[in-house]
Amino acid sequence: MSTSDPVASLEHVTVAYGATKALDDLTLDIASGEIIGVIGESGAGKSTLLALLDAAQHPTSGRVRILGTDPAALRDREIRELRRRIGMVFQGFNLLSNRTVRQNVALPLKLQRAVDPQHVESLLDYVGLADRADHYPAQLSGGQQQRVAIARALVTRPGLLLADEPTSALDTRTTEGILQLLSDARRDFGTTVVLVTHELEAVGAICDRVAVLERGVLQRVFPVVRADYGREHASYLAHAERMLGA
Ligand SMILES: Nc1ncnc2c1ncn2[C@@H]1O[C@H](COP(=O)(O)OP(=O)(O)OP(=O)(O)O)[C@@H](O)[C@H]1O
Repeated sequence: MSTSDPVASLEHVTVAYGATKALDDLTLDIASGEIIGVIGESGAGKSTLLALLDAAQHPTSGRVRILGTDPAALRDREIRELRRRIGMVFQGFNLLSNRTVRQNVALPLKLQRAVDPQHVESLLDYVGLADRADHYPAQLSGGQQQRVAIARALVTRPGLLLADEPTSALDTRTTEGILQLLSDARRDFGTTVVLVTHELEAVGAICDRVAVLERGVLQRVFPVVRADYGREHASYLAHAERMLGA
C-alpha cells in the first residue's frame, strides 16, 4: 500500500437486513491523513458504516478494502490482526473502570505482547494526563476520560481511527479540547480519522470533508469550508450544506 492509496475504500457496498438496507450501494474512499466527518440522522447507517470500517461486519454485496486488505477474504485470526491496526473511540469512553489510566492506555499493547512503557508515558503526556496516570476512570472528568480513550486508541499507532460520537456526552468547551486533540493527532502522527457525529459544529471544526448519509444512501460528500452557520434549512442535506459546504 503506498501513501497515496486510500486507507479504506467501499465500492457499491450494500448491507441488508431482510428488506431494510442499512447501507445502499455506497461508494466512498477515505484518503490517507484526512479527517472525514460522517453525519446523518438516526437510522441513516452511520453505525453500520463504522462496523464495516472496523472489519466487525461484512457487506451483503460490494467490496470493502481496509488498510490494503479485503476483510471478507481474511481468516478470523487475520481479521483480529487487522482490527488491531484500527483505533476506536466511543461516546461513552469504554474505559476499564478497575484499571488505572496508565493500565487502560497500556492495555492494547499488552494484548499484542508489545509492552512499551515509555511509549505509554509519552502518550499520557501527549494527551495532558501524565499527572493522572495512577487515577481510576471514575476519578476523572468526562473530557479527561475521553483523552485517556484517545491515548489508548493511539498507542498502537493505528492506520485508521474511528470516532463514534466522541464528543456527544461532553459540554461545548470540553468538546473543543477533544476535537483539537483529534486534529493534533492527525498533524503529529498522520492519523486518518473518521468522525461520526450528529454535531455539525464538530465537523466544521476539524473535518476536511463530510459524508452525508440519509436512510442508507450516501447523498453527498463535500469539502468542509466552515463558512456559514445559519440555521434556516429546507432539509437535513440543505442544513449540512449550509453549515459546512461551499
Ligand atoms: N442488526 C440489525 N438488524 C436489523 N436492522 C438493523 C440492524 N442494524 C441496523 N439495522 C437497521 O439499519 C438502519 C441503519 O442503522 P444504523 O444503526 O447503522 O444507523 P445510525 O445512523 O447509526 O443510527 P443512530 O444514529 O440511531 O445510531 C436502521 O434502519 C436500523 O434499524
